[in-house]
Amino acid sequence: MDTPPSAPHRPQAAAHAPATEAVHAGREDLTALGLHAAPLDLSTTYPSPDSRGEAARLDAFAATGAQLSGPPVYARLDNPTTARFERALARLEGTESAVAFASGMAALSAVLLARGAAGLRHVVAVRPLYGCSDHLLESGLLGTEVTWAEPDGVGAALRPDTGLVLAETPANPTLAEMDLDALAARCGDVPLLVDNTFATPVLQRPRDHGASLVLHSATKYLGGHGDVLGGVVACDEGQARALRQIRFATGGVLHPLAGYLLLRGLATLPVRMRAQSAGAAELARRLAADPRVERVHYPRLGGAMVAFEVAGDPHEVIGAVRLITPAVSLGSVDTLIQHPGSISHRIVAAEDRRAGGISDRLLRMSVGLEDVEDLWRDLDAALAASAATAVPSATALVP
Ligand code: MET
Repeated sequence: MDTPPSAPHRPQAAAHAPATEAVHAGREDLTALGLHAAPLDLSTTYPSPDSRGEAARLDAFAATGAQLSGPPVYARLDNPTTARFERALARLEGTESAVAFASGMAALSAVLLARGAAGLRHVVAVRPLYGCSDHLLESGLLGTEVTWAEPDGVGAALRPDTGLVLAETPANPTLAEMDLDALAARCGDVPLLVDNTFATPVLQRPRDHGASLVLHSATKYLGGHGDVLGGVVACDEGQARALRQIRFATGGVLHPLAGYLLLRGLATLPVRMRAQSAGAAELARRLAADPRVERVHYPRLGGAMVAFEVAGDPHEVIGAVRLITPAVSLGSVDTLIQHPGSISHRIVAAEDRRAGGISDRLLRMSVGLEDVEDLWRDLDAALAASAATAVPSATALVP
């Protein structure tokens, strides 16, 4: 992270269209290996018969953070299955490298630690962000100091010790969008990290718009099936080296089985995103026309997330769905709904939630692959249950 951000608008050339990359990236050597599916290597350690050689390789890793050449040494340095996922995600995001972590929060923590270690502990961030990202910055738990800014105020908020600008678009949970080109221009030489979890590289590649680092909670659309926890940062190799050093020192590694599942998930990411987005766009249209709904948030960019504010009690909608799962998280093949004020953004102080445009009446829905008529029937019944309850005062909504 000591290296200055490389020239923006210089993404890695993709040899094939994104749908083809999604299926083949990270698997380039399989035919030569005589394999079809990617191998899953669960080893925690590896034979090191040449200790002198290993000492030299470890010295090189400690000094540079460059991936080891030759066989792995220990699973906290790297893992060949996870490395396949990293290569594939970098291809899809158009970056030189990617570094995977145990969760999205471990990935964000590594970026903050790397910037802090370079003496740049001030962060400028735009609200809203995912609730735990907001909390990590607001609490200063990692020794960072945050200045919250509107997108057009980011330039004025920069200081000599600013190490990072952080933004999320479409944002969790309001789906607010921002102009990434304009934002990147305001960051000057300070690296811009964009959380691309909601859009995925299928809908938006922040690197093409001047971002230096692209963050994902891989738990969501990249995995796509609600059965794997992970995080990843796509970035230039210089930044990746600093992140590998942090990952080695702090241990927030992705489990190789998670790396395997994430690589498998990437293969269907484009087709899942297109199908789920079509369902979400249709539900957003129906919700917008429904008198029981006061406001619908759906990104111009599209995507499979819909947020809406109900006229009645949002908690009643959560309690009344039968097909849709009332659960936090997103990006799975099944539809989930949750109340951000109670779960995903509960850890953000109420006044900060409101400052970020997160109403107590807001519900956030992650639309899956079910038939849209079945989903609408479920939502329609849940909205009826909500509308039948007395409209609570705003203060009574969140316990
Ligand atoms: C623990 S709460 C949130 C999980 C996830 N990042 C979400 O926004 O749903």
